[in-house]
Amino acid sequence: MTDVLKIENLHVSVDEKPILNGVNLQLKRGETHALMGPNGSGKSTLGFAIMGHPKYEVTEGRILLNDVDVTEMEADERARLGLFMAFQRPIAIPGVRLADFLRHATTNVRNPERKEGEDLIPMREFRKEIKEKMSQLQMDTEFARRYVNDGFSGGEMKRAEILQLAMLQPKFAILDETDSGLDADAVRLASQSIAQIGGEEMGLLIITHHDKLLEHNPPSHAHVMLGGRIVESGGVELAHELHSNGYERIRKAYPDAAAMERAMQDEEQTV
Ligand SMILES: Nc1ncnc2c1ncn2[C@@H]1O[C@H](COP(=O)(O)OP(=O)(O)OP(=O)(O)O)[C@@H](O)[C@H]1O
Repeated sequence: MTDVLKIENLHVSVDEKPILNGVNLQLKRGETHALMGPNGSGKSTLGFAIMGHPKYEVTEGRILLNDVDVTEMEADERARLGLFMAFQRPIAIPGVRLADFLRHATTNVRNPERKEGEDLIPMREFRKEIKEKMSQLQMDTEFARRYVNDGFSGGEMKRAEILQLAMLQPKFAILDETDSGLDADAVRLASQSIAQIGGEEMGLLIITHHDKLLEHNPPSHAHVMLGGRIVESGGVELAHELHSNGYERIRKAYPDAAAMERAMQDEEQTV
């Protein structure tokens, strides 16, 4: 059976301020979906809500992974079930080496029943695997000895995330602006690497303002978010249209969502 991630009528608030107003989305493993929309439309919020970030409160609707309701689950439980998100601004964990972090995370995902303190994946097995993955991604193995995101350049942070994606092999991955702050070569490399490790194996939800990331990961579906809801969905041609022409057509076609966008912006300015 194909794995399915289903978002049903999702309403999400942050500090009691409504951000998402009824999002519906269905993503199957093996599909690539592009999520687009103007700044502040709620794309990252959807990602955080799917991952169970405690600041993002679901006030209505459900998130289902293979018909299991995960809406109330803790973030680490969701990760163990196969959900992954690469953050726009990942946090640094000084003193924890990337390799150790990945060994813990990989063990937890492969053995969802594992309790804290129980055995990790044997070191030799893990080393062999991470070496293979790093060579596949053209990464220097020394990189895994560095502390997680501590002093990483923008490009290195993204490389670390991609390595994490390769090791964890989640069922579904949300990639939030994996291209932000990267130079053209780095975007190409990131894009190729994601295609290499994602491929048929994962369901990808790619949040991006740029065309490049989609070049090697052509979306089977594209969605536009405006004022906290997905107002239009289509195929790859929709993604190209929005990249070329922006969102004016969308604002005209969905005046209610455009009004909501303006209201959210006004509220932002008065805070
Ligand atoms: N943690 C938070 N605290 C306060 N407000 C938030 C938080 N997260 C999101 N918001 C607000 O929710 C709205 C949607 O933000 P979000 O980051 O989801 O948009 P986005 O579509 O991802 O934008 P961008 O394209 O600029 O990344 C914005 O008004 C933002 O200020």
